[in-house]
Amino acid sequence: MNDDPRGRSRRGGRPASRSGDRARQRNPRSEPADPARRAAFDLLRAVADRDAYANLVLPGLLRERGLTGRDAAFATELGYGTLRAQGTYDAILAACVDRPLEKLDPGVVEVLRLGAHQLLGLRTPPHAAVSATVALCRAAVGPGPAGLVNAVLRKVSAHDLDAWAAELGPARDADPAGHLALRHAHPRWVVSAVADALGAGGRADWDEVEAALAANNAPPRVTLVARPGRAAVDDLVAAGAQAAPYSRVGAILPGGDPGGLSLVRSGAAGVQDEGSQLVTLALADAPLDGPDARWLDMCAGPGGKAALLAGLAGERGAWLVAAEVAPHRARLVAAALGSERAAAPVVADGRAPAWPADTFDRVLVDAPCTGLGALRRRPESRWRREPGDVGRLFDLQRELLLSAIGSARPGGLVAYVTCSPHPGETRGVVAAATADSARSGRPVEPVDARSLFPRVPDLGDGPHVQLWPHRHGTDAMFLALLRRS
Ligand SMILES: C[S@@+](CC[C@H](N)C(=O)[O-])C[C@H]1O[C@@H](n2cnc3c(N)ncnc32)[C@H](O)[C@@H]1O
Repeated sequence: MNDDPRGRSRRGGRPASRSGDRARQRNPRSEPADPARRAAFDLLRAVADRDAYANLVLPGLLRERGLTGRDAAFATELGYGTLRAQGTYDAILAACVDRPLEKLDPGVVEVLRLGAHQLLGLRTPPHAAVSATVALCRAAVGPGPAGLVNAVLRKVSAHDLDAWAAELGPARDADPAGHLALRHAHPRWVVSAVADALGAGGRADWDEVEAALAANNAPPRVTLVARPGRAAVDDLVAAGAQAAPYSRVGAILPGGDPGGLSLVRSGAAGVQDEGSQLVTLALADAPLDGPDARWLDMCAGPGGKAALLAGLAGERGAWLVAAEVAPHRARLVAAALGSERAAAPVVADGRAPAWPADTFDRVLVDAPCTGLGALRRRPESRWRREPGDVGRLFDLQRELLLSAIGSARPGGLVAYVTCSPHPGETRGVVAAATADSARSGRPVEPVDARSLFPRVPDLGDGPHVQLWPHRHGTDAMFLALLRRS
C-alpha cells in the first residue's frame, strides 16, 4: 500500500521497499486497492453521476469509510485535486488513448484522471501511482480495463505537467490565456475574466494572472470568525488558532477539525473566509451621518455574514433584518443568528421588498453569483460553470442592487458584494444599477472602500475593492460601497 504522494508507505512512514516495488512493477495485480483511493474514486463518481458538490459529499464519505488523519488528507487531496484539474488531465489523457475519452467506460475515465493527478499533480513515483491505480481499476471497475489503465498511465508518466502543457497547448507568448488555461487547469473564459479583472481595462500582467490561477488550485486555510459579543479572537487563539492578518475578528486554524472547537459548536465562532469578514466589517465601519439603527442583509442565506453583522449591530445598539428568498436557507440563517440582535429571518424576494422603501441605514446585498472567487473551495465548479451563467445572473444581480438602493434611506449605505471577480457581475452590475437608480430618482455615489480595509495591501485604484487569493489569501470577494445621495 503506497498512498503517500511522496511514495512512502503509510505504515510507519518508512520508504516502500525496493523489492516490493519491483514485484509490483512486474505484476500490478499484487497491489490491493486502498480505501483512500477508493473514497476519491467514489467522490468523483458522485460528482459526475449525481451532480453532487464535492465539499458536501466528501465529509460523509470519509466518515462512512472510517478514514481519518493522513488517509483522510490523502483522499481529500486526491479527490479535490483531480476534480480541479479535470480539464487539463482530460486533454493529456486524450493524447494517450487511441479513442475518444467519451467512448470509454466513465469509471475508467475517473480512474485514469486519478492516476494522472498522482503522476502530474502529486508527483507520486510512477511505479507506485500506476500500480495503485491499476489495483483501483480492478476493484472499482473490474479487471477488463486494467491493461489499458496501465498502458495509458505509463504514457502519461513520460512528461511532467509543464512538458505536457508545452506539447499540447499554445505557446505562452503567442496565446497566454490559452497556455495558462491548460497549465493551470481553468476554462479559458475564466482565465480571460481573471485577466480582465486584474487588468481593470488595461493590459493584463500575465505573471500575476498565473499567480491568481495557481492560487485557485491550492487548498484554502481554515479561517474562523469570532462573532462580536459572543467570542473574541483571544478566545480562538487560546484554543490553538492564530490571529488573522487583516480581520479584527478573524483567526487562522493551523490544523485540526474546526468542529472540534466548543466555540464553533456553540455558534460563538464560525468558519468564515477572511475576505467575507473584511467586506462585512467594511460595511459596518463605513462612516455614516444620521441614525445608525436599522441594518438589512438582503440575501442572507446561509447566514455567515448575517451572524457577523448582527454581532456588530449589537455592539452599537442597532438591529439587523436578515432576508432570504429560499425557505430552507432562511432556516440556516435563523440557526446562524442564534439569539443574536436580529429579527427572525424574513423569507422574501429582495426584488419585491417586504419592508418600506427608504428605511435602512446600512444594507448588504451579497448577491447570488457564479462563485468564481471561491474556486479553491468548490473543486468541480470551474468545469460546471459556463460563460452564459454570468449573463443569466446579470439581471437578478442588477435588480437586487437596485432594490437594495431603494431600501436604504437617503444618506444610507449599500454594500454590493460578490464572491466573484468576473467584471460582468462586479463593476458591470454596479454601473448598470447605479444608472438605473439615478433614473428612478434615487441617485447613489460610490464610496472609496479602500480605507475601510486597514493594513490590507494591493487594493488597486478604487473606489471598489477586489480581494484575491494570491494577494490576500482570501476568496476573491468584490465590494462596491455606495451612498444614497
Ligand atoms: C451569495 S449567497 C449569500 C451568502 C450569505 N450572505 C452568507 O454570507 O452566508 C446569495 C443568497 O441569495 C439568495 N437569493 C437569491 N435570489 C434572491 C432574491 N431574489 N432575494 C433574496 N435572496 C435571494 C440565495 O438563495 C442565496 O442564499
